[in-house]
Amino acid sequence: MSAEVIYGRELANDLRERMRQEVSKLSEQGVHPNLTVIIVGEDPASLSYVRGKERASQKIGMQSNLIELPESTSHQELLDLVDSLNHNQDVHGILVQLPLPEHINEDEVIEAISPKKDVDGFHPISIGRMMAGKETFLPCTPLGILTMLDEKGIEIEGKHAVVLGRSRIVGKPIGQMLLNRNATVTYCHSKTNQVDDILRQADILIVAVGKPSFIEADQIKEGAVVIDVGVNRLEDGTLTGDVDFESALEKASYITPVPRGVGPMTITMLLHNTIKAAKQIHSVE
Ligand SMILES: Nc1nc(=O)c2c([nH]1)NC[C@@H]1CN(c3ccc(C(=O)N[C@@H](CCC(=O)O)C(=O)O)cc3)C=[N+]21
Repeated sequence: MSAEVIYGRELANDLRERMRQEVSKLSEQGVHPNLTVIIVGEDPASLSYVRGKERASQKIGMQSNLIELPESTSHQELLDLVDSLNHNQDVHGILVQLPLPEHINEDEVIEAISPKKDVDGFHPISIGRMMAGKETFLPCTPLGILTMLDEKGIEIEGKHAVVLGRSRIVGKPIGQMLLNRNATVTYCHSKTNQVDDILRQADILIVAVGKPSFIEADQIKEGAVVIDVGVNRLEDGTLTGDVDFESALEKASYITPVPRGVGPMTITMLLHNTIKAAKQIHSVE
């Protein structure tokens, strides 16, 4: 079998075109969706991601502020900034780029963001609402993955979904969201025994470990749907996923590439969540 490649990049372009129209319609009603991104320090990878977010917002006519703070910013200064953005009527989405420097308590910063503006979906209130199956801001990478599966008409209900990785921003929430869609979900991680036996049972395999070529064809069940969430920058500057794409292509029924797969969908869902926040804050449709 040769898998169908799911290009998130192309789907993202279609969705963003629709969002551009929506932003322009909102603007006519006096609502100007605004995403404010805070970055602390000068990690080149983080800077490149946030610039990507800024570019994407501007392309659909959305206002975006990038606040670049020095590495030396104190925990309290960051909390004060988040608090002022919470109260700023012109700001609808607040994203604090992770990871933060060691001296800043990440959890406290995330909890300081108003759940009404939590477009990342990382606030414990958003997570709790997701766990309860209630309407909320869903984290962008998992939401992007579900959108890709739905777009391809891939059935989720009753399928065995195996999630490799248990991070707070990808692994844990994607498992929960697949469970909410009636998949049977197994989480695997670095301490899992006989992990290959479990991987080979996966109808849907979500790989989010951050290790180049961690998954190869012999770990994949024939006909599985393989979603590669890895974002690994190699020494030569190229970006690669967690799955050995060439070999997996022969085994899977669908597979996402890196780049041009999940990444562009993540940013698209961030734009989606920001539009949703703006509508909710201003009570418009
Ligand atoms: N608070 C917070 N929210 C995040 O959503 C968040 C974060 N922190 N920290 C870092 C990760 C990483 N992340 C990516 C998003 C898009 C691409 C993306 O669009 N990648 C392109 C390629 C970009 C390139 O070539 O550099 C692609 O896969 O085609 C990658 C990585 C969001 N993150």
